[in-house]
Amino acid sequence: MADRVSTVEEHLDRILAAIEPLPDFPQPLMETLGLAAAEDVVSTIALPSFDNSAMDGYAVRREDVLTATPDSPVHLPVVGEIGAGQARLLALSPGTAAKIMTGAPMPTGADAVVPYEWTDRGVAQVRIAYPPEPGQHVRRAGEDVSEGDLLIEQGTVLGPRHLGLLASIGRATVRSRPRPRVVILSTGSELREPGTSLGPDSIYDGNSWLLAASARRAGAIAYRVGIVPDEPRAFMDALSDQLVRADLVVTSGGVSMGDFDVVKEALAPLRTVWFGPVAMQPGKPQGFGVVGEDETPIFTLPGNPVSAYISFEMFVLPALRRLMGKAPYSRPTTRARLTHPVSSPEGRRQFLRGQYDLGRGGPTVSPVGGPGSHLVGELASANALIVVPEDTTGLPAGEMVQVLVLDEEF
Ligand SMILES: Nc1nc2c(c(=O)[nH]1)N[C@H]1C(S)=C(S)[C@@H](COP(=O)(O)OP(=O)(O)OC[C@H]3O[C@@H](n4cnc5c(N)ncnc54)[C@H](O)[C@@H]3O)O[C@H]1N2
Ligand code: MOO
Repeated sequence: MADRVSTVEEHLDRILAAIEPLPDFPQPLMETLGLAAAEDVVSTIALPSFDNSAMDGYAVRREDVLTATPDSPVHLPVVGEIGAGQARLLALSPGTAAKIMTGAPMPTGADAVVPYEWTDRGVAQVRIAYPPEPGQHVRRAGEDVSEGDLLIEQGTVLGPRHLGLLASIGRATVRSRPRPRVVILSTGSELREPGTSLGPDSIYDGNSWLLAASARRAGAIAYRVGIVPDEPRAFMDALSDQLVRADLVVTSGGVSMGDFDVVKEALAPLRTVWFGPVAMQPGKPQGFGVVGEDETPIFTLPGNPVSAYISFEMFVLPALRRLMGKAPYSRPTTRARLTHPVSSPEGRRQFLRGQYDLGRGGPTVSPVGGPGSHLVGELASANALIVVPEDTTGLPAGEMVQVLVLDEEF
């Protein structure tokens, strides 16, 4: 009897319902690059934390130099020198100046900095040719960040600028969820490792590389286990060996109707993994469930390479993002004008490979190659997927279509 067909959304809901974000903990800053903050970060200090100079020059009381002109400069005795990182805080008496370097604390009493360029750079005495504006070249405490400011909201994906800010407010760690550890197994007795020789009936295992790279690109730690033959026992052995280091398992191949569909054969008896068709093309045969004592989520993707890739994009990527606390889970879609007509099977959402171009007259997308789920050459030259709805069997050139732009960070 034929299995009931799930829609793409039903299958995605099934997956997201079974996956919880990984527990968060404080992680060293550099580890969190690309991860989502799992806390609201509130500053415990002000930035700058003290009034300091924005220029190399002289700290002065402005009223002492108001009359300065190039023809009638003001002369002030230089009572000290303050470098950045020098704790010795001076108090500036009226009628004096102190040399000050960029970033050095302003002496009390001083209210402006005269840059070297307006002076003779005098050591014992300085000649000042122009009067500064009030507060000139003084960086005020708290003008950038105040104590108590909410700087980074929970869920923000941390990039270099966030890490710089966190370090600047003295944070050595930030709470975030760990990178999910993803184990990738390719099944198929026809598969060979790249770099080895090929028999007349064998092919290279492209999928474990495609999937491991996709997982890593999504921020996960990918363990590419590689090839497992079409023997349920060998598959189960490999799987149980790997579960100890897996937050999630992805397999490819062995899930359709063949006589050697190892993944289905091995996992169906457990009754913890759902197998069935999803109304999409490529990617119709799918499986998802949990395995092992820890109920580790497992995705059993179809073996055709384009099917495996599109299944990763549609189902595994959202699951990884949920584990990592990143929203939205699914890649956002955009719209573009179709440059050539396309056709599509009825009743299945089709994902055609395309070349997306921002274009001067608005975004366009051109279909790349055919719909065959074995066409890896054309997959590699695509940068987008054209989404053709289930009830649509053809679209003319010029139509606005839904597009998933691949590789973009979101
Ligand atoms: N009678 C039916 N046959 C098939 C159906 C169906 O509904 N009825 N569905 C077809 C569809 S759609 C797909 S997709 C595939 C999925 O099959 P499997 O998941 O069982 O995958 P395999 O049979 O193991 O392999 C399919 C294809 O992909 C190649 N392959 C597998 N693994 C890799 C790898 N790691 N790297 C590169 N290429 C790989 C494999 O050699 C096959 O050519 O089933 C259809 N059949
Ligand atoms: O659905 Mo299969 O994934 O067309 O090739």
